[in-house]
Amino acid sequence: MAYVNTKEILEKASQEFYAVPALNINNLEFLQVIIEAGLEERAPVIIETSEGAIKYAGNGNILRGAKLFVDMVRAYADTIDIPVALHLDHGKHFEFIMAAIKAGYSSVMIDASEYPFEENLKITKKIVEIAHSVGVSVEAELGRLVGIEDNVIVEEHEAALVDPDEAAEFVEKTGVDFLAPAIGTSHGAFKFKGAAKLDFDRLKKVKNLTNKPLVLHGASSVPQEIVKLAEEYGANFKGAKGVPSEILKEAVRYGINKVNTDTDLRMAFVAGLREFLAGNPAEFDPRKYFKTSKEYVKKVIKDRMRLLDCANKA
Ligand SMILES: O=C(CO)COP(=O)(O)O
Ligand SMILES: O=C[C@H](O)COP(=O)(O)O
Ligand SMILES: [Zn+2]
Ligand SMILES: [Zn+2]
Repeated sequence: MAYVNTKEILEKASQEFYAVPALNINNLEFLQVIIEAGLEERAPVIIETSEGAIKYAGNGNILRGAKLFVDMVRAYADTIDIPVALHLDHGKHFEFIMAAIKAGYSSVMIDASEYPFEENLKITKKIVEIAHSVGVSVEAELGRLVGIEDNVIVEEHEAALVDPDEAAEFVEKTGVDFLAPAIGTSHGAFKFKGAAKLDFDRLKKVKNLTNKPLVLHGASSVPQEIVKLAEEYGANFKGAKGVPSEILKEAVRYGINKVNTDTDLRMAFVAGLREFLAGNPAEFDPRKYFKTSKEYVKKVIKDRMRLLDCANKA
């Protein structure tokens, strides 16, 4: 009933100036809490899986993994009344992209950002043709994800960030539905060596020139209370640092509509797991020992939905 094309969710977000978190999953438990958070906040939901997640779910069989995710997500989406989309994150191999399309994903990302501009454009255009012919929307990436260090935009970093004029040409020639411009974030739990800083001038130009929904990768904020809690129970996350909430909010103001989030969910889950196991050494039922993990992940998601202003938009 409410399984939708990702484009639908993001075009509305772009027109109304809010963003939707795109949340990575590898298993059932994360899906359950994402759906609960979406329902409780009345927020549209974007679930995404990496190529690694598909391989993991299918135990090595790509099409089996992709189908499992579609079945699992649709089993929830089809019985609720908020929009839910399933997206392939960082599709780099034709095989994974085709498997996702064939299995019934709502959208795919073609990430050919490591290739020179013309090559990226050519590869992306091809995928857009295939995906659009069966009603699947497409995300692409321009520039490479690197952190901006110590408040200074060093030359080599600048070269890795998106070129706004290229972005306009790219969107026009490929027909891509949403674009991930590199503006200074990076993946994982260790994002900035100095102060967190994104290139908002670049972001504003990309939005003006493309007028498309835009995607921020590497957007986890790595909440320090979660880091602290996990470390209290034995984790070592020394130096973990994310994109502060205020900066995420500012990014939304300048045109970001999809906020890719994986690290924060993983961190919250493991903090809860460590805490629960430390306090319940005799427990061995996964439905019980995932309880605190699921609570913490859900809280992170609900907070993020409110921060990005997609709560009450479903
Ligand atoms: O960009 C991401 C998935 O595509 C996730 O980024 P984080 O590592 O910041 O969560
Ligand atoms: O962007 C990367 C996501 O965090 C997925 O990472 P993964 O390849 O470990 O599943
Ligand atoms: Zn990439
Ligand atoms: Zn990413």
